[in-house]
Amino acid sequence: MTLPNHDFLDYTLSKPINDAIEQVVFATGSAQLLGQGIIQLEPIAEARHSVVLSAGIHGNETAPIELLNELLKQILDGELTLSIRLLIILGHPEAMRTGERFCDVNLNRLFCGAWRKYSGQEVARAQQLEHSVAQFFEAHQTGCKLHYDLHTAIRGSEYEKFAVHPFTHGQPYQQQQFDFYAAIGLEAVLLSHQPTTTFSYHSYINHGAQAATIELGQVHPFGQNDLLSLEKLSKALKLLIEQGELSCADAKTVKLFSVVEVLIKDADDYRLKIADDVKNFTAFDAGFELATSNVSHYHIKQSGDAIVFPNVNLPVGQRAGLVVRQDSWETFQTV
Ligand SMILES: O=C(O)CCC(=O)N[C@@H](CCC(=O)O)C(=O)O
Ligand SMILES: [Zn+2]
Repeated sequence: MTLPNHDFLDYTLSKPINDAIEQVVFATGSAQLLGQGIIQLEPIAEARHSVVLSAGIHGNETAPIELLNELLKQILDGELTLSIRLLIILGHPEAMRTGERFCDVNLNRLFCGAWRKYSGQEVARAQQLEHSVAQFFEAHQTGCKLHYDLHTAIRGSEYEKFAVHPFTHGQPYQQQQFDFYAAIGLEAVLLSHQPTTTFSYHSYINHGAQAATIELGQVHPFGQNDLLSLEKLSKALKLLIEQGELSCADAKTVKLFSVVEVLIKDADDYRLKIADDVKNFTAFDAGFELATSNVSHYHIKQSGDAIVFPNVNLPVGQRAGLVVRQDSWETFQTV
């Protein structure tokens, strides 16, 4: 594979058909193109962990795409030593080209086999990503399986950087993961309260990976991101790539929230009674009617409950937002 300037993003965007399986050898390992925007790196040294880093599952969420492209370039240039197995995924090249969140259907609702219930160009992509992740984790031998799916949000946010932690079905939370959230500069973490069909939950439930969706600020077009604001994440990923170490800081500096309600758009006239510029984590008083349609009304149950990811510009049946409630670290148990 020739990868001019080791610029995988440019290669992916400029070559719509680039599914040939070819190999690139670099100082500390080799890289194999598995499909458009999907590249697997194997170190020469014994691998410390198997790590999936994905971005651009929504095509317009460009900051983490640029970050992963830069890290990959540094590995291929020999500036970073590879000590882990690494699968880098630029999730939705076609939507990245058009600068859209998605083309036909939201790719991040199609995992865990949910693509079977949909049609559109994302269906094949979800299958391909599931297949790539499966073959990657099935060959895992030592250390941890990790998957960080990197996003940026449509709206501004009271807490700009935050994680959505997958529902664990009662399995213990790993302290290491929450310490990592603090180290990469996250200000909040949301604990999901039920299964979803997102990419990170897919890796958690089907491959036993420690996984999370990581939100890294607001969406901007390519070239307009302030990558300096991702410095802590960049540093932590370099440490993971080079030493196989998960950075840690005091998890208690991160605000802890639980999801108390998933708002579903249940009719065409479903609306949220908030302004378009209301930020993620805006809190409401008990009794406030947050959502209404001809078939339902949702009132805030407890003062302080807040909205995250409000969005009604989607088909009936899909998630129109999360209602979250702040939790205390005192009662939170990890191993
Ligand atoms: O800003 C928004 O409304 C959406 C940002 C985004 O794409 N978030 C992810 C979160 C996935 C998860 O819940 O783990 C999504 O909606 O797919
Ligand atoms: Zn996203």
